Amino acid sequence: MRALQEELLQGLDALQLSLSDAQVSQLLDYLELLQKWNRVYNLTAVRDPQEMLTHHLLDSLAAVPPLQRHVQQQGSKTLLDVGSGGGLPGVVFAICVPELQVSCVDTVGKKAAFIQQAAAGLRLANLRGIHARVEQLTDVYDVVSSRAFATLKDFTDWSQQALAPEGVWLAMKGKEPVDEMAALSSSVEVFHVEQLTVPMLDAQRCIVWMRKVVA
Ligand SMILES: C[S@@+](CC[C@H](N)C(=O)[O-])C[C@H]1O[C@@H](n2cnc3c(N)ncnc32)[C@H](O)[C@@H]1O
Repeated sequence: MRALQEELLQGLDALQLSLSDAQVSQLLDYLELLQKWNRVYNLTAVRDPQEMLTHHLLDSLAAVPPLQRHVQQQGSKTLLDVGSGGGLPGVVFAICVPELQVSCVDTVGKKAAFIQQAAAGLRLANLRGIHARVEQLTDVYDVVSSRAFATLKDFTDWSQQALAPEGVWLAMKGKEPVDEMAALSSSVEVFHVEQLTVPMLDAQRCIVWMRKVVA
């Protein structure tokens, strides 16, 4: 665990992400919970703790500075993470951006139950798990995020009723998904593609920021 902590701190440094000791502890405790419950809940195919740190934790943390900037500029208060699985990036966002109320929705009951368990175990009053299909949700959110979920078209089509009129979609993607962007419905526009650098991971990553087109 000590080695993981060192690497996490190095990663946060590289991202210029300043977190409190309590937040760093919550991130490490979350990693431990993921490892512990992965066998039971089948939360992720990644089993190796080292790989979980780079491929899941640091990968999700790379999106935190852009999210913080957005929240500060727009005063966003709520975020929905769609197809959150074991809580990526939703749990990481809840830890690092405590002013946001984060809801993680997943169709698989045991994954939503894990999020509830993580919220209690990590004492995150701003996190909840919802067991549902995103298409069924009736509340609206300021930010709707996803990672490794679906094409941009399916993501935005299925979650459009859950996005507040002035809200934004934050889709975490690998290489800039040019074909997926071209296939979006005409009611959705991409307003920014933001390149990300993930520490200790040699891979292309970006955020596709989208919003509803005002008719
Ligand atoms: C490949 S996993 C990605 C998990 C996580 N976001 C990550 O990056 O590791 C996709 C998740 O989406 C969930 N899912 C699929 N269709 C969904 C829907 N319509 N509404 C909510 N969740 C859905 C699946 O159960 C699965 O947990």
